[in-house]
Amino acid sequence: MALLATADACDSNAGLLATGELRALQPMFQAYGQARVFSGPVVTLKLFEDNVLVRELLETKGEGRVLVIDGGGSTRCALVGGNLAVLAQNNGWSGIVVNGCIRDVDEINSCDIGVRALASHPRKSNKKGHGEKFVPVHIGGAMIHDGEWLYADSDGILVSKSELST
Ligand SMILES: O=C([O-])CC(=O)C(=O)O
Repeated sequence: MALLATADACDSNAGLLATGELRALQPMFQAYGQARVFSGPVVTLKLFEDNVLVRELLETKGEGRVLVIDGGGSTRCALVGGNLAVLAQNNGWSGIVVNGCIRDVDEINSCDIGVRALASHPRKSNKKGHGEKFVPVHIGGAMIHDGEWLYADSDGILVSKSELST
């Protein structure tokens, strides 16, 4: 897949930015993982301090998609750790964006995926299985729908209603 620069995409798609078909997330994420540039169709999850559904989805074939987890911005536990990052890598996910925390930072940084999260936290999450799959989420000042496209690089994160051409 050709890599798309988010700054160039903003410059050449001003019309889409104006209509909201293209959105830039607020710059609140830390970057982890080997892939500092990643993109793909979005799969959404909405949950709170419970990562059972995260594992359930990462156990399926990623096929280059990006898992977007709205964890309600909690900074009280981690929703993704080293095991889940390895699972994501091995199942072909291109990245994970977490409105929440991750842990096992050194392990995640050695994985060949891109991960964005608010911060790291050493505690694990609950394991009750609460949450919703494939629902619209609101992260970083932007609505994100399942099936939209996400583009991340060193400058930030864009979400687009449809695939952007490079
Ligand atoms: O299982 C968890 O809660 C997250 C974790 O630590 C891992 O993925 O290694």
